[in-house]
Amino acid sequence: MSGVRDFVFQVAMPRVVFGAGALQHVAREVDALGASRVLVLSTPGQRALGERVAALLGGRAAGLFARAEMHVPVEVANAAREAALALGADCAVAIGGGSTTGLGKAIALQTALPVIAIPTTYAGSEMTTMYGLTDAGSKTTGRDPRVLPRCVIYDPELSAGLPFATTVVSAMNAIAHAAEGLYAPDANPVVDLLAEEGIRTTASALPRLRHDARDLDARGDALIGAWLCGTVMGSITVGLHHKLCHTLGGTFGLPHAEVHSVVLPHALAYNAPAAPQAMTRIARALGTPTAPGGLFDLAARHGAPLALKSIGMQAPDLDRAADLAVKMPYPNPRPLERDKVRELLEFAFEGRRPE
Ligand SMILES: NC(=O)C1=CN([C@@H]2O[C@H](COP(=O)(O)OP(=O)(O)OC[C@H]3O[C@@H](n4cnc5c(N)ncnc54)[C@H](OP(=O)(O)O)[C@@H]3O)[C@@H](O)[C@H]2O)C=CC1
Ligand SMILES: O=C(O)/C=C\C(=O)CC(=O)O
Repeated sequence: MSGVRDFVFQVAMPRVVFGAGALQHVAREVDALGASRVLVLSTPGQRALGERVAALLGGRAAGLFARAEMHVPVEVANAAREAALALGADCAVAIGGGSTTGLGKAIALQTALPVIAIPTTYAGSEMTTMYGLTDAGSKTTGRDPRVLPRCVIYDPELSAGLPFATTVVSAMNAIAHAAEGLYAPDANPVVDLLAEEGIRTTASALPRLRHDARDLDARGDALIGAWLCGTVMGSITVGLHHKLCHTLGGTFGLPHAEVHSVVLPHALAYNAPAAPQAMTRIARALGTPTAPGGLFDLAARHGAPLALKSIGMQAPDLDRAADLAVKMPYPNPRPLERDKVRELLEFAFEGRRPE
């Protein structure tokens, strides 16, 4: 356990409605917000889920905007905001993964429209005041209390059909939030507890979901893990790992959760000498000798991609990625050395197991 130390802890938490079948409460939650004209958001692929929400809302459903995309392109955010204004919406319900939650946040950022998030992956965005927007291939992120959803409905039944390959990388995305929370400059003993338990709960769901992707208890644990890990990220300052992933996703178009999954063991190997206590906690949560090796093995065991070259990264882009990762200063336990970050990226590119 941590010793006594001075710290500040601040976390804004949405109201949470949790349970198998909890989706049925969506109309009640809209009413609780005093709203009556809802814009439902989804990706094109999850349109059927959006339609299901609209049916549950009945006369409260003002429209469905099924054009959410990863990394929230500004054109899509603008179109969604215009749709909300044109329909006179007084609430948005975002059902789907982090891409859809992110679209709800982008609308809220400019209109303060209350958002109800119904997550179906483990990205954890529903628990943070962070938002991201991509304009002409450049991704900016920020924090604003207006984007935090007012209510989150966690319904394990909704992710029962999430493919196992997506489940694994999304779980690694969640674990990344907690891992960086453990060595953040604004970490504290409460964050440590949330983070360690978040990693343990998330990782422990994976073998059960590999055995049976429709195991609702395991789906529920994975959502609780995402909740804990997202809460950690919502209350701390992220470091090298998230900065690298934002560069690789935003500038080079690599898929978000897969990038997190590949880079995490290597980012932790980079930071390990400067953050031994964080590594001990991560390894303890995983039940493995080391944190970087344990995470690499977790991903490998469950069939996740292990190399940046296998998810679309091109070798000539490694130098630019290293330049971008060290361009702006940000807190990180180990000082950022361009050549060492380049080496980290090379290892991740090749998919080498970290020592
Ligand atoms: N601001 C924050 O705090 C955070 C933001 N993010 C952001 O979130 C985005 C990534 O989120 P992520 O969840 O990984 O990506 P997506 O929302 O794109 O979802 C990932 C994959 O899961 C599929 N999927 C989602 N729900 C279901 C379902 N019910 N059944 C079957 N398949 C499903 C999606 O399919 P389909 O394409 O059909 O929807 C997609 O293929 C990024 O833009 C990232 O920046 C991530 C973490 C935190
Ligand atoms: O793009 C955003 O919405 C901002 C943050 C994240 O994507 C967090 C992450 O890297 O998982």
